Amino acid sequence: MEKNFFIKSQGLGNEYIVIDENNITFPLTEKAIQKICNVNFGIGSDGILLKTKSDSADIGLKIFNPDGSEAEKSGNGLRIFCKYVYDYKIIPQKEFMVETKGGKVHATIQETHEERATLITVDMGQAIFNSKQIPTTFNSEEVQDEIISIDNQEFLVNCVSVGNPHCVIIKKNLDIEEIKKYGPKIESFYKFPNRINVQFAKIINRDEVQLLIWERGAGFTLASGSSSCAVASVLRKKGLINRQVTIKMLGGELEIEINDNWQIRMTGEVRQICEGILHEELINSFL
Ligand SMILES: N[C@H](CCC[C@H](N)C(=O)O)C(=O)O
Repeated sequence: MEKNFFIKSQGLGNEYIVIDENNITFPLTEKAIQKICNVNFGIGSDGILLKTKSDSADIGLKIFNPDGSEAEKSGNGLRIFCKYVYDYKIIPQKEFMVETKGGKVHATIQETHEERATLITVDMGQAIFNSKQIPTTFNSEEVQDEIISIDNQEFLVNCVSVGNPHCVIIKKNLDIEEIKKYGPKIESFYKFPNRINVQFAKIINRDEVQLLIWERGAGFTLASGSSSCAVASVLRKKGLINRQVTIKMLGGELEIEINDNWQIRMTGEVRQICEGILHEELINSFL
């Protein structure tokens, strides 16, 4: 494969660039990530997926947000990466393990239609509700219906980790302007030492939830796999939804299943957008 080869794909409008750490001619620094993800000076993306070696799984994956920070988990990112691994015959089988910073996950390529979307299932690991492990600095054992106040606006928050940290706020109605105003402030609230992903969730019924998302290190995105897993876990824990639920986001929907010991299964589509070579004039702009 040519040096600095990349692909770009999207999972429900949440887009990622995939590159191979053994095939780039530059160090993937924070500045490189920010430039490549910038829509004006680079390709534009909600993040970078870096293929790495793994001693404990079939393949390794590092996940980077557009601000240069590294994420422990990404649901759409994992589905995009697994499609890439299968389509480019890096792993011949349709089931394999991927090592991420937030733990090892099992992926299954469900359906592949030439020139159409690929349906992929990822076992995303276990939801963790312990407040210290998320991490948060709340004193309570778990962060369930805790009140935080931001600019004299109070929010009832429920926090969970699915490898990466999430703050779920249940709403009667969803307002994009509201999450764009308060999302960044909640993301960086002082009780979240590693920052946090933020979701406003509206329960349609026990089988259907609508979401708006403000992602840690990425901002407002059209969809988020780990956010979908986090919201489903929180609402299931409250007994408000069934164990299988459809999560509806602006970019599309995901099927989430939560089993009795909080293991989470996520299924959804991925489509490739393009492939190409990072030009030396882009690379020289961040060296
Ligand atoms: N911004 C997230 C990672 C990407 C999550 C999202 N794109 C997904 O599909 O799960 C974080 O810093 O934890």
